[in-house]
Amino acid sequence: MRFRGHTALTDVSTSIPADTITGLLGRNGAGKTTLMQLLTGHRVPTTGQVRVLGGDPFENDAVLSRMCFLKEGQRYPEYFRVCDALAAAATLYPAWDGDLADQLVADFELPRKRQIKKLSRGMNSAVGIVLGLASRAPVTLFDEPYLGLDAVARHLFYDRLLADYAEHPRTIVLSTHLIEEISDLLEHVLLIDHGRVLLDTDAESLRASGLTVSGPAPLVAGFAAGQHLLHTESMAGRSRAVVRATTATARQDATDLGLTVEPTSVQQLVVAMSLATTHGPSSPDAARLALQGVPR
Ligand SMILES: Nc1ncnc2c1ncn2[C@@H]1O[C@H](COP(=O)(O)OP(=O)(O)OP(=O)(O)O)[C@@H](O)[C@H]1O
Repeated sequence: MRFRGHTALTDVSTSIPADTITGLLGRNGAGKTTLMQLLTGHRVPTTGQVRVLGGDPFENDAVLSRMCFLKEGQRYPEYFRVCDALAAAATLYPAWDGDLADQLVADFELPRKRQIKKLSRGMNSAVGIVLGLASRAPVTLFDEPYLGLDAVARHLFYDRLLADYAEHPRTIVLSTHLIEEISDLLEHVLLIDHGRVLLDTDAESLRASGLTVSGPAPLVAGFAAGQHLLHTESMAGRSRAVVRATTATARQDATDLGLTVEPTSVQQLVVAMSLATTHGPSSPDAARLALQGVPR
């Protein structure tokens, strides 16, 4: 996808697995919104193809009627009250569940009769979340759905999303910067960096593959040489390295070498990977940020 002189996405060759919750991650300007716009037929790729539910989504009612896309800062007609948005959504989405919508409106304490333009920022986001979940669309995309949403409301969203998804599995794509909060929800992770796919994997193996090892520098270097090294820092003959394990026995191998092994969160891996592509695995920024939160 090119915009005049700027290439927003390139060589993005991926499939989003059906009936999973996929996290679309990446730094500001990485290309997440652009990818969602392509998936939902809001843009046409400059080159390449997009297929959703078996068809090209662009101006394709058969596909678009089975999709719901909630954008960051979603806009509604000027005069719309919360109840008007709910009524419109009920006619728009074939699988709309009015009972679920009512329950969510109560959960988020949304005033039905108030105009949406008069809602607070967080309440506005909550309206989008209600529409996205109650649409029960086979493919639902949330682009940073929580602008202004407080921590309680965000956790309410995660809770209701998981509960409803368990009963009605569907394909959900969620772009977010709050990786730590949602990492347990995710089944698949697509990390975009500077318009390219940096990581496209199931979340379970990603969670299992993150390791931070420390010990004598030569031993750490020897171990890391056989892994995907994301970051390393050394001081006084000792090193710590953040790696993505490339073998099933990596954790045991590191322990057998006498190295200290600590778990590494999805967020730490994503930060380390994103920074390593820009600055290399030994940059001070990658060091500081990748190791944030790792106990010493
Ligand atoms: N209409 C446009 N014209 C020119 N450039 C654009 C246009 N839309 C997006 N871009 C550029 O494409 C790149 C990707 O933007 P995009 O909005 O997809 O990023 P993002 O990953 O969603 O970022 P963020 O996390 O900050 O929302 C950015 O460099 C952006 O400036």
